[in-house]
Amino acid sequence: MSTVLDEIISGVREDLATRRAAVPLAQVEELAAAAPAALDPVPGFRAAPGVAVIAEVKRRSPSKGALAPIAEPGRLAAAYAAGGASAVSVLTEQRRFGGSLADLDAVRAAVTIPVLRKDFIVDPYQVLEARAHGADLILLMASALADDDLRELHDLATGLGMTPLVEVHDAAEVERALAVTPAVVGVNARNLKTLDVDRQVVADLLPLLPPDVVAVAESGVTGPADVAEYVRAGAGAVLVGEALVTGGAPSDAVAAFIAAARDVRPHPAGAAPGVTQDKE
Ligand SMILES: O=P(O)(O)OC[C@@H](O)[C@@H](O)c1c[nH]c2ccccc12
Repeated sequence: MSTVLDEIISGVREDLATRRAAVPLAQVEELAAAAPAALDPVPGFRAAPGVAVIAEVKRRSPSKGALAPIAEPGRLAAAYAAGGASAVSVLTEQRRFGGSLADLDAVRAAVTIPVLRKDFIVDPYQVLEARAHGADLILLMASALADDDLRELHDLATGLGMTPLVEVHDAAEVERALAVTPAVVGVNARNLKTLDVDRQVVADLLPLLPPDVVAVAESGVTGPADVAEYVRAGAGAVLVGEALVTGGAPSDAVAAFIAAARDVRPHPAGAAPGVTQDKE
């Protein structure tokens, strides 16, 4: 049975073929080599008070459709940075998320904090493209990649000075992700095969990550209480999209997330209590 994820990836591959025909690989390699050096996001993630917020520029989602018009992605990103975000995530997938490399360019030009290219990255071309457009981090999803591809793309990105955020959604993916010794691992509360959000997945999987890995809780944050819950479960960073683009005051919202995390004591690994669950 083909899943939402399979359908998204087949669209991504078609769009990739179009871009590759317009800009050959050798040219993207040159642009990547000429781009200003990538920033290392890890020190900033570790130094963040309470929690590092990775704030996302997200126009649409497959589950909800249009979220927000976002006329100026650069302005939104600057607001995130002003609120204390540690990085900005930019969805560049076009068909389901309404993003583009132009959004990445606009954000890159607007902020000095690290920028994540969030896309369904399945080909080395996309990694080079991310660097050519100034990305410091790229998303690599364990659910979308075979072991060899995950390693190849991870090593290509780190060789270019970028930091992969390796995304997982179950214990088997955690094991596969850790095999490439990533610096940053994200547990996605959303199952991309069904689009269901289950924050308990984050609480269950975070204790499986070694302490030297930056642990990111992704998806399902509706407000400060959810951020506190993720931090209590052991998250060092949270990745938030929808709540920030639909809330109206992005700078204040980021600041409120950070404030909510400040006084939370993470539970010792394995002792995290149950967290709430909902369906999108
Ligand atoms: O809008 P939310 O629920 O705050 O989620 C943000 C982010 O985690 C989500 O956009 C995401 C996480 N992993 C992904 C992979 C592909 C596309 C999107 C995503």
